[in-house]
Amino acid sequence: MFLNVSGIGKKFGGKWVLKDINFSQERFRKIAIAGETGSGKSTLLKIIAGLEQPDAGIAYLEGKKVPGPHDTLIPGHPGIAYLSQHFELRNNYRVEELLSYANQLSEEDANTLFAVCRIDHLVKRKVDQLSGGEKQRIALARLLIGSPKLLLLDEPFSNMDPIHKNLLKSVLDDIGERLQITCILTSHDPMDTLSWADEIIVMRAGNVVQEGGPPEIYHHPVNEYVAGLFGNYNLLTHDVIQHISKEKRFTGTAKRTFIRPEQLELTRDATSPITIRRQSFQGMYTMLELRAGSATIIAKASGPAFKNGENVGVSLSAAYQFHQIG
Ligand SMILES: Nc1ncnc2c1ncn2[C@@H]1O[C@H](COP(=O)(O)OP(=O)(O)OP(=O)(O)O)[C@@H](O)[C@H]1O
Repeated sequence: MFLNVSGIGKKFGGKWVLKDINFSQERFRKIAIAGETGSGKSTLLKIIAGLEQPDAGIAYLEGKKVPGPHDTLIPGHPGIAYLSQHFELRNNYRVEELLSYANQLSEEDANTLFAVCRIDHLVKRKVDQLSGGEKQRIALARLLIGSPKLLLLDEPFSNMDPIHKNLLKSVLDDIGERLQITCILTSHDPMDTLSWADEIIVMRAGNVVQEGGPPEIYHHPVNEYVAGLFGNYNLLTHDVIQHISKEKRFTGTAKRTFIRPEQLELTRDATSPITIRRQSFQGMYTMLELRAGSATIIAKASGPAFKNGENVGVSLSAAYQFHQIG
């Protein structure tokens, strides 16, 4: 196994902020660690990088223990690069000075690295002439000069507009494909991770609450915390479900049925007791709030908008797979 995280625990001020974290990563498999602020993502990443001492457990890279800062003179691991969300670049330097170590690379490798990080056009600039996103790509390039095997990125998408997020996603894809570097990143906005990750680890209060591929996590969250991290959802009672499901595949249970808004299909139906209460235009689609007796249903419409107060028939899309949350 490329990376093996085994029983990692961490205490701050007598309180466990990470509790028995276990997971493994195959080479080139992209892992995202998602979770609300304070759930322990950064601390876990720093422990994997060998920059924070764990109070329990061990991380192994290619079968060898990653030493913590108490075990070595110079904290960190030569095969692991860690980009903090609070990285710093010295202001009065030119980019080419910051990247002077790149001279150790062949010209071809240095050019590939600069192209992958989309910084070819920036090398003559001074650091204070760069935007936040450009600085981040320089910081990334500086780390990658050392040819790490594993790259750890803490909140790389925070404070970024959608255009720069997409640019960074392409850079990360190229880092994996062209530079053959395995990557783990954290995000408190898990929507950023769905399109990038092969696997998502969801954390809450120092625990892993769910681990799986993006479709699994998105469509089959284990609880409301995971459901809510990844966008809007409905939790519908048995009565409402019986009404909107034409098939009788739902059995009576205290649990509620989990449905993402886009898994519901709407039709104009004057005989339906369900009405449109509110709607908000989101560009690619319109988000609708429906009234079904005392229940509220959230749905999406991409075609022509309905009118508020209009009666609509609601049914489950053909692809919907039954999922309940307690
Ligand atoms: N050096 C420290 N001393 C004391 N407590 C700390 C320290 N570092 C982190 N913590 C606490 O440990 C918990 C986990 O913090 P951590 O930064 O790992 O969470 P996070 O999920 O990365 O949050 P964010 O998304 O805000 O970065 C928090 O309660 C935090 O206050």
